[in-house]
Amino acid sequence: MMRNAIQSRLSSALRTTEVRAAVRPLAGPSVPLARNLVTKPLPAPRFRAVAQCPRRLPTRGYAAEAGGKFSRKKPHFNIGTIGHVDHGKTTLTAAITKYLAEQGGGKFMDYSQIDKAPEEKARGITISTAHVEYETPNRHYAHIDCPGHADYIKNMITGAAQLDGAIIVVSATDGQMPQTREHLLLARQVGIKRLVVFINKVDQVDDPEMLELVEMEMRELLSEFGFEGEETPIVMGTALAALEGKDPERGANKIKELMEKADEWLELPVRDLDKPFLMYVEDVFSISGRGTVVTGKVERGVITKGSEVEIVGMGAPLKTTLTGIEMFHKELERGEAGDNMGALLRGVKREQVRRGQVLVQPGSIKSVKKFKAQLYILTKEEGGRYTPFMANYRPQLFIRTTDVTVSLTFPDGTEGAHEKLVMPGDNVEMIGDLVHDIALEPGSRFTLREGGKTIGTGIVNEIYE
Ligand SMILES: Nc1nc2c(ncn2[C@@H]2O[C@H](COP(=O)(O)OP(=O)(O)OP(=O)(O)O)[C@@H](O)[C@H]2O)c(=O)[nH]1
Ligand SMILES: [Mg+2]
Repeated sequence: MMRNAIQSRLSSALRTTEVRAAVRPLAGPSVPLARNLVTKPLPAPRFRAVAQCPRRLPTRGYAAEAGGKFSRKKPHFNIGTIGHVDHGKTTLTAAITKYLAEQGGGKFMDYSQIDKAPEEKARGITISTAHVEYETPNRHYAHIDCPGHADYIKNMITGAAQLDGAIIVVSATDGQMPQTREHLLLARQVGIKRLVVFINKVDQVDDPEMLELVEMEMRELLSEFGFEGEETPIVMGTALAALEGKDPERGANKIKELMEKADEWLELPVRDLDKPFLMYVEDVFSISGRGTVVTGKVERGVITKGSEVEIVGMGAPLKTTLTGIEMFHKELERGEAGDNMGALLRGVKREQVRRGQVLVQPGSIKSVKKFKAQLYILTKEEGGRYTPFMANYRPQLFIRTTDVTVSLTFPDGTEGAHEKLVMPGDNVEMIGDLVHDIALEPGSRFTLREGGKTIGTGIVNEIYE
C-alpha cells in the first residue's frame, strides 16, 4: 500500500517537465563573491589611487574561525541541510553539532538555537538562515539550515550563503516529497555537484523493505536530476535519537557515518585563487606616455605582469597584454582575487574598453546575448512588484559593474506560455535575451531591476549565443 503510494509519487514526479529540464548536465559552477551592486559613477579615476577593498567573504577553501580569525589548519567547506518540510533538517543539524562537540569538533547547538534563525538581507531580499560551525578530523564546516522552503529557494538563487555541497534529509515515513524534488532541482541549478543523503526517522518504520524502497527511490531521483545516484552515500538513522543521546546504533553512530561520508564524497570547492583570472572593468582612462589603464576588482584567479589577457563583453573579444599592475600606489608584479587594481594594457585605445566589460584569462568566459536562468521574483513585502508579469517582460539586468535590458520568456515547450503569469514570490526558470552581449557563464548571478527597485534575482544555468 505504502510502496504503491511511493512508486506512483515517484513516477508522477518524473513526468513533470521540471524534472526533465533538470536532467540536462550543467557546466561547472562559478561562484562569484557576494557583492553589492555598484551602479553609481565612481569618483574621478587616478591610476595611483586605487585602494584595496576588504574581502566581503572569507577566502573560500580555508576556514574563518568564529571571531574572524583565519585558520589554515583544515580546509573549509560550506554545507547545508535541504529537504522537505518536517523531515528533520534542524534536528539533524543539532545532532551533528552534538556528536562532533563530543569529539572536540566545535560547540553543541541545541534545536532552539538553530531554529531561531536570524534574518539576513541579501540583495534586498530577506532570508532566514542559521549558520552553524563544526569540525570533523579533516575539515571545518560552516552549515546552513533554513527555517522554511521560501528561504531555501532565495538562499540558493541569491547565493546569500553558498553551498559547496549538501545533506538532503528525507523522512523514512514519507519518502521523497515535493520539496525534496524542488531542492534537488535547485541544488543542481546552482551548481552543487554532489550530495549525501540522510534517511531520517527510521525509528518510525518497522518494515526493512520500506527503508530499502525509500533508498531506491532516492537513488533514482538523484540520477534523474543529474547527480551520481548509484554512488551517492545514503545513511539511514534517527537524528532525534542522536540528539537525545538514545539508541547509539541508529543515532550517534549514524551521525558519525554521515559525516565520514560527507568528508569523503563531497569534494572541496576550487578556491577563487585557483580559478581563471577575471577582473571587472569599473573605469578606463589614459595616462599620457603610458597608455590605457583599467581599474576594477579581481573576482577570481591570479594575474602577473606580462600576461596575455582578453577584454570580453559588448562585441568581439580583444586580446592584449597586461604590462603593468598597480595597487596601493605601488607597482606590483601580481594581482589576485579580492584585489582592487589598476591594469595597464598594451596597444589598447581608451575607446576600446568600457565599464561593464571584463578582463580575463583568454578563452575562459564568453560574451553572450541569450541564456537560461533560475529566477526568484521578490514579493511586494520584500520591495518587489505588486503585480505579476508575463513573457516578454523587459527589466534591467544588473551584473558586476554593468546593466543591460533583458527580455524574459519561458523555455520552449512551457505549457500555456502565452497566458502564464509570474507572480511576486515565484521561483521560475526563464530565457533571457539581452539587448547587447555581456560576459556570462553558468553560475553567474545577477539582479533584475525596474524603475529603480529590485524585483528579482537570478543565476545563469545555461548559455546559448
Ligand atoms: N521519531 C522521530 N522524529 C524525528 C526525528 N528527527 C526529527 N523528528 C521530529 O520531526 C519533527 C520535525 O523535525 P525538524 O528537525 O524540525 O524538521 P525540519 O526539516 O527542520 O522542518 P522545517 O524546518 O519546518 O522544514 C520534529 O518534531 C522532530 O522532533 C527522528 O529521527 N525520529
Ligand atoms: Mg527546520
